Amino acid sequence: MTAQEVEVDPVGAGQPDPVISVRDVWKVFGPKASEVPKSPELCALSRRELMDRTGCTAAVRDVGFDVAPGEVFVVMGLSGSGKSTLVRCLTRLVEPTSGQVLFEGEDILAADEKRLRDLRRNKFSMVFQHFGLLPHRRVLDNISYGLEIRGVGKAERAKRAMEVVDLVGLSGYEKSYPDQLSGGMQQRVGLARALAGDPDVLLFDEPFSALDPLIRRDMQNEVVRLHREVGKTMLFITHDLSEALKLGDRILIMRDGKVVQVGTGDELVGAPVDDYVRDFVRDVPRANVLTLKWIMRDPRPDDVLDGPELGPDVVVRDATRAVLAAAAPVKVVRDGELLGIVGDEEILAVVAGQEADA
Ligand SMILES: Nc1ncnc2c1ncn2[C@@H]1O[C@H](COP(=O)(O)OP(=O)(O)OP(=O)(O)O)[C@@H](O)[C@H]1O
Repeated sequence: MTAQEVEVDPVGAGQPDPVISVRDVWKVFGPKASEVPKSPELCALSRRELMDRTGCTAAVRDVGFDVAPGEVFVVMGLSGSGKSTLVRCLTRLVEPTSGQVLFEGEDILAADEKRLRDLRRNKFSMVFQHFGLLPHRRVLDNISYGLEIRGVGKAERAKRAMEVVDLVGLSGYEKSYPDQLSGGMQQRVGLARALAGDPDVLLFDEPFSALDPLIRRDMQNEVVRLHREVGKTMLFITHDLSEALKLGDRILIMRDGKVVQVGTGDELVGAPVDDYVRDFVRDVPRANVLTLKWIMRDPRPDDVLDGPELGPDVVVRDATRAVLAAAAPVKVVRDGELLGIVGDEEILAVVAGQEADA
């Protein structure tokens, strides 16, 4: 393998057992919806053609992915690509037409009503764009509402609610009513409410889309911080690439109900599978996303190999100073093995945004 042929791990390889495992999931709305996934002929049609032929909308088409424990997995796509329907299929708020959804190995589609209720209450929590707060309840009571439904005692509820109030930066607002809070603060209440039940998985459906850009950035930072502190598995839906890149360990790009590509941010930017993804990532500041493994090259006979060493996963932006300051190219090394080298030329090409077209 040359330095330029970057090895991309297959999805989930070398990972612990997934928390969520989705296979061949379809959601078709319309008459005789269940016939569509069974028919290779209908499956081959575009969404539009399927609609014209059968009157059905294939919101989610043959989608599969795994989410690892503690991972932030982002589903990204434009409006109508099927993100919301997909995430709702995971907890059967929308009933999938066909396929398999496993949660910690358990077949969700086989769960009865009681088990499903139990899973929704105890294992998953959802944060929506519209906060869905109860207007006549104070912040603390909104946060503990889910625990109340579960039958948790008053003292225990209050204690848990206070813990998450601190966690999401709402201290001092415990007694406020939702309409006394800004949008960002209301979404913090939504976050706290989701965290209060100590779920295994947090599902976010475009939670920050309605917030203005500065508040939105604050809330994204909040999610990054929370994830660092509580380490929950998170599945996050967004139509915003920069949000996806900021939050996601891996990102699934959806288009017309289908998966286009799943990968880490640097894989999407470094090796887009098609023009659609390439267009999507075109304006991403590459130096902030690409890592050294994407820009290193094989040493040439005349290269001096006594430069400093850096790992292949160091982000270009973070390596820039070290590379430019070094007299010899930086050696990209993993476990003592020289993978390639990076010199001023490679760094400057990315920083200047030229290397993609070179
Ligand atoms: N209940 C329904 N009945 C019929 N069609 C539906 C239904 N729900 C969703 N759809 C269709 O399925 C497709 C995917 O919708 P979905 O809301 O999942 O997309 P999305 O990516 O979440 O978009 P947005 O960000 O605008 O919500 C759309 O064409 C939508 O019109």
